[in-house]
Amino acid sequence: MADSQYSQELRVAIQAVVEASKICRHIQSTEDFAELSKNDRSPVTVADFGSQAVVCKAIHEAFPEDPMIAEEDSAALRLPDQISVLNRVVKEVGKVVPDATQEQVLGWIDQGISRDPAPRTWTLDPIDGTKGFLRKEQYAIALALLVDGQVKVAALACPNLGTIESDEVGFLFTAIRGEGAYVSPLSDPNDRTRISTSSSIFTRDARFCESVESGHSDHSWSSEIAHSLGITRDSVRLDSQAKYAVVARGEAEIYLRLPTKPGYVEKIWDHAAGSLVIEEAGGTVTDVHGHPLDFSRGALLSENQGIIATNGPLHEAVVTAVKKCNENG
Ligand SMILES: Nc1ncnc2c1ncn2[C@@H]1O[C@H](COP(=O)(O)OS(=O)(=O)O)[C@@H](OP(=O)(O)O)[C@H]1O
Ligand SMILES: [Mg+2]
Ligand SMILES: [Mg+2]
Ligand SMILES: [Mg+2]
Repeated sequence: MADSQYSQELRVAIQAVVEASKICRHIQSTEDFAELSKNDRSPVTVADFGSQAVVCKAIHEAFPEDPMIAEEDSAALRLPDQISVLNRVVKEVGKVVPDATQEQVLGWIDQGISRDPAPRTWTLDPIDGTKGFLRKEQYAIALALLVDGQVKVAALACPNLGTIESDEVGFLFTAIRGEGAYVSPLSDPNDRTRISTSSSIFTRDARFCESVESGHSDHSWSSEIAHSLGITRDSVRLDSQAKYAVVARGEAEIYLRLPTKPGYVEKIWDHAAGSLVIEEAGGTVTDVHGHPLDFSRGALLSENQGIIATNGPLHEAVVTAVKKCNENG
């Protein structure tokens, strides 16, 4: 890997998400997820906590001054009736950090509770697509570094993502702003291949992807948009930022995330890593109004609504179609 301003950050980030992937894969293989329900009724598992612990530990040790904005916190694990879940998290983390104690694991998880904007900050989704993880489908471990509100470094591990060409399963997508986007097998992160988005300029041939859960992205609105663009094929529904990855490596042209209810504000950890990977692969990412994503506001994309990510050449046409459908609907 050539040395650049952020090469040390990328090295640490890669090692951290690879270790987290090992924990997630092992827990998924046991089929015992110790699932809890959060206040918003979304699921969280022993793997989300374990992944957050190891990634926060690695980032904090390498860059002790940098805050971390991560999805989870340890509050539920500190409840006396959740002691068995906590013990399981400690056991799973212990497989990659031998002799980790309960207090250490809780402390590492809580290194991710920053929420305020800072000139330099990391953001982590320890498992993006927890519902996909529970279904044994797609999920991602998404880590990014923001500097002055811009995503500069991304490491996006997709442990269940395959390819058409080979039997390999599990890929790592990485990017440093201005230096391109790369994919490697999770089993060999140094074996990097540069990726680029599809060069297609015809909307009618576009392949588009969206969330599996209709609560996360409006499926009937997206099919209206697809229809107005002349797209005849069905959308590909997959969980997590794996959607950004498939657009980045040229297997789809469009990722639509259309608000399902007024008032939901997207979280930065759901988009930071994926959006840089697409941009560095030649694509474009905006919100549904065509505005750039504003990562400078802390944990929330409070200035944005929904997401439109494309290969690049199709972006304007897709934004226009979304606007038209919005006006007519
Ligand atoms: N209402 C609403 N609208 C939009 N987004 C929401 C909403 N509620 C939750 N979330 C976030 O969706 C994240 C998962 O998104 P996905 O695209 O992977 O969804 S899906 O699993 O494919 O259905 C999910 O991330 P994880 O919690 O990391 O899985 C949430 O942050
Ligand atoms: Mg969640
Ligand atoms: Mg998420
Ligand atoms: Mg998550």
